Amino acid sequence: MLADPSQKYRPYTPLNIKDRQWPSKTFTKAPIWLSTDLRDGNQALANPMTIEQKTTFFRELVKCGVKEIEVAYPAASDTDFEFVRGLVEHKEIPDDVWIQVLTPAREDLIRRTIDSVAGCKHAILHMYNATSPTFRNIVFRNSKEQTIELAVRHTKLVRQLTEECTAKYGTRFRYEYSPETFTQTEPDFAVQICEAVKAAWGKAGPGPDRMIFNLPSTVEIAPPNHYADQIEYFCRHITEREKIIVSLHPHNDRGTGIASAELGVLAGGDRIEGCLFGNGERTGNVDLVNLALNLYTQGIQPNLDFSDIERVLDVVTQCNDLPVHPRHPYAGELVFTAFSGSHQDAIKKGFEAQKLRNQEAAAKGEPQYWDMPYLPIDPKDLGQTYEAVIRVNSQSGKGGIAYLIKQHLHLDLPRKMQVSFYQVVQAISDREAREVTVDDITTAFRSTYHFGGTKYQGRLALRSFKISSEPAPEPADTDSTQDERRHFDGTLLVDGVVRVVRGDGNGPLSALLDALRTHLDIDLSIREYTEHAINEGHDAKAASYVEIIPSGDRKSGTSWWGIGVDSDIAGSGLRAVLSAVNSAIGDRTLPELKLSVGFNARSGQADVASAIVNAFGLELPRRFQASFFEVVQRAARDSGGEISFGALTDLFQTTYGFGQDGSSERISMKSFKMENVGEDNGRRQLNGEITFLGEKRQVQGQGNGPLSAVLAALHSQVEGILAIREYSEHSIGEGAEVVAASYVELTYAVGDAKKRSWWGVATDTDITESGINALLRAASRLEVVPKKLANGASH
Ligand SMILES: CC(=O)SCCNC(=O)CCNC(=O)[C@H](O)C(C)(C)COP(=O)(O)OP(=O)(O)OC[C@H]1O[C@@H](n2cnc3c(N)ncnc32)[C@H](O)[C@@H]1OP(=O)(O)O
Ligand SMILES: CC(C)C(=O)C(=O)O
Repeated sequence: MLADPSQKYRPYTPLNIKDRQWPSKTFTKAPIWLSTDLRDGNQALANPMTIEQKTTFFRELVKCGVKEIEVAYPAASDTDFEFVRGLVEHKEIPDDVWIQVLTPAREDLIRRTIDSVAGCKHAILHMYNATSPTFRNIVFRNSKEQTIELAVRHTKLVRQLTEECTAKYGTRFRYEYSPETFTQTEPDFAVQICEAVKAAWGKAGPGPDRMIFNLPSTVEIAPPNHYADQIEYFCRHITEREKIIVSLHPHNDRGTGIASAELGVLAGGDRIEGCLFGNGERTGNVDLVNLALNLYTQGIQPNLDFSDIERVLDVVTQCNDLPVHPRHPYAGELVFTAFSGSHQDAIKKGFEAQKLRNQEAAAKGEPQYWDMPYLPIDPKDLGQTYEAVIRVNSQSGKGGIAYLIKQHLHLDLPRKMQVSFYQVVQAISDREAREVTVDDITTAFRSTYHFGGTKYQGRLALRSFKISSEPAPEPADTDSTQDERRHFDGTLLVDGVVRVVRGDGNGPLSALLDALRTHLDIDLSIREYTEHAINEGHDAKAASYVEIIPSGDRKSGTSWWGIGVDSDIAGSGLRAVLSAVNSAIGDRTLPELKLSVGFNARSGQADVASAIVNAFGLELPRRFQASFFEVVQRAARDSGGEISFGALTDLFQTTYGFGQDGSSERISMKSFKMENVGEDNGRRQLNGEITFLGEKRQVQGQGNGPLSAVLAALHSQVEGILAIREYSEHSIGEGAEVVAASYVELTYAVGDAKKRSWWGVATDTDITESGINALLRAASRLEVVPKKLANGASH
């Protein structure tokens, strides 16, 4: 480059308009749009479009709502000529659309151009000749007068030929004249030649008869304010302004095509010629999408529809065989994307604030204005989704990551958890040295917090739980309130093994932490807890977040966050605690289930229950646990206070006959049939053969369900009253291997004897059979009294 460019390049000569008006004007409506994609755009392509591509493009322009379309330079090639003929002959042109065709001021080319549109409903005949000193002197070697004469002579020819065409084919014409290289033409000469052309056309009138003067910045040579001055000068000096549409045709050589067009409109321009996404000669024609959407974001209807900008992009890039830059205004792949932390944070806050603002505005019936940091337009209006808005790399911050988690997992992370998870994503981003995808982020979230199904399950997982409460002991200080104590009874999977755990606390979460302390030596406390709802109505769920710390160290620098989602608020909190605990324990070894049960420990009953789950898959109901625990305690007392795992499971089997052949029981079912009786009221009748104290008996009984039918059958054989106090069931295993486990607590009252009760348990592939067997096993062990026969003998 030169040290002194002034020795090579001359500055533009400013126009001295002292009272220029355009700087204080504002936009109030959209200009008339003309797309010249199929002419100026097409002529600038290394491979001009085929007829098929031009047709596709034309249809897309119509879809976008463009009403004036320059379709060709028909004299240039057979392809262009045939394309125009095809549009006319195949009736492709909607009635409200004007096609425009360009011709130089040459008789043969004007004739061919008019031939191309003959028969169409509306056409704008566009003729041009260059008017600037450079072109007059170098290209045409014409004086000013000769330049005017060329334009006038050919305008008259255009008038004559278009009138003939109208007479013959009914085609209605308008005339557009371009003093090509307008911006390099002396302003008064531009007015002078246009006045001469207007006179030669002789038909300019107001309204629909207005002729078009198109004032191109064929090559941008000055800043946009200069173009605006040139347009204002032209508009103020051309006579019969009301009979003229002033059209602007900016190119983009200085990169200010958009600004030129906008200032040109303020200066008086009525119409803009341009191309979608700025295709066109050299640096392109002004971008119509950009201009239209600039208006749209000012609240002005542009009369062009880019609601599906992706579709428009696809058509245009395929037809032009040119890419659109990823940073292209409104349409580029990256324009609704924020990578940097502070932008993401602002956008996230913007969306949150907007939600509230919109709710308030909707309640008041006011417009819901868009006011979003860094996003001048709502991507949704262009058919874009918000997903693309925030993308994550090493420049991103917590806000953006939290936004993505909210969008994809519907979780509104508390601020401190955002900071914590941000470190996780940063580590991935630094390690991988690439953009971190949404998938990377959600997967990292799931595995960090053991969230979202068995795939991400941690070492501890909640299987089932029950929270119960009882009033705390009366406080000594009578002014204090009396809180309720909570009990947590649950089953956890601990390293794949089911463990029954119990704990107490002021609330469900502290009761769970107490259970973990007691059974697994995990001593942690909660420092922060928050929750929110996800969805509403039937689909409503609770999301809970906890921060846990080592117990007794409230100021701990180390903490772990956890998340839980459940339809039940207590469940979501408990899951959140376990999620955090999983991070806290890492791969630390956890105490195994004790195989030798001591009876001074508070954990005894749960440990016994855990042993039964692990041995047989049986999740004993709580009262059954307590009942068996008494049995175990008695047995252990006899063996010096300790009982081994093997002895414990043997004791369970012998006590309840579980896993043993039922035929040795006092009462067992040999065969039965269970039938529905009555109409759809669930009433059942049992007909069966039982073995009762070694004898086979035919029995019959009716009840409201299978078990009450069995009870009725037993009552035909037994003195006194048998009744079911508790019944529960669950499945063991999965798929084809699944079996039902049933638990029945049966009470027996006979004569004056104290009412007794016993538990029965059985498993079977058939749930009715497992229930009946559990009941009969309980009855067998209750030592029922057979009914006296009429002769005084027992049955
Ligand atoms: C700024 C713009 O975008 S203007 C539009 C530009 N678009 C195109 O040129 C695409 C289509 N053009 C073509 O296919 C050809 O140029 C044609 C068919 C129009 C003419 O082709 P040719 O007759 O071979 O001429 P050529 O391409 O060399 O054009 C230069 C001639 O046209 C003349 N000319 C250029 N512009 C104009 C005009 N607006 N009015 C009259 N004559 C003109 C030149 O003075 C030159 O004449 P000369 O040969 O007597 O010196
Ligand atoms: C024909 C004219 C309008 C043109 O395309 C230009 O000057 O860029």
